[in-house]
Amino acid sequence: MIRQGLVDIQTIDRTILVELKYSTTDNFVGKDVYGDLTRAYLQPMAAQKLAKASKLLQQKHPDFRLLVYDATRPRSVQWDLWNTLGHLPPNERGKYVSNPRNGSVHNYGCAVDLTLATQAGKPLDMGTEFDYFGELGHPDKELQLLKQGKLTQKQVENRRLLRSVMRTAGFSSLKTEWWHFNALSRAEAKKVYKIVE
Ligand SMILES: C[C@@H](N)C(=O)N[C@H](C)C(=O)O
Ligand SMILES: [Zn+2]
Repeated sequence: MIRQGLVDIQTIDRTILVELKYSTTDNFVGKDVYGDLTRAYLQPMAAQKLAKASKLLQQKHPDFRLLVYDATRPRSVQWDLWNTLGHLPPNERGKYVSNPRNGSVHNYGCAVDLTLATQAGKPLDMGTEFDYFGELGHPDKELQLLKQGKLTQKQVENRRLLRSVMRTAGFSSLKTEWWHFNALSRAEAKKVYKIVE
């Protein structure tokens, strides 16, 4: 990773918490698919944006922290994730895991999966776990889910706070995953960076 110019985000901002879910068995694959990869790397531009989001968060809520679940993800692992959702219809599968043939923004080191947590590392309630692949995890369905009583006001507020600091710092969000943010679009990332294979 370092040879490709990526940086360990905790060397840029030591207050950012990291728990790489794919480096544990607590993920939707049910296996550690990261092996030796135990730290969160990003392109320097994306790491700077993340540090900005972390600062904005702590200005608003000194006791809260960003808790990173995933950052740069090699394309070889993208295949593991893609193959695990092989039972889903193609359009559903592509909503939740990018097709490795095209590459995910994570494979370029320009995307991050994260939540908000207390200083002690306890995640705030976002209404679903990380990698919940269904409508309850969709930001574009939040108002409807709130009206239906499927999400609480607090859960929606926590998601909004996460989106607010990430967007102000220069990230864009997805309609289908509250935890995923892009520092660049895939087309932009492809012009500038090489995929981490
Ligand atoms: C698998 C999930 N954590 C994720 O990052 N999905 C996006 C869409 C991706 O694979 O690029
Ligand atoms: Zn993601």
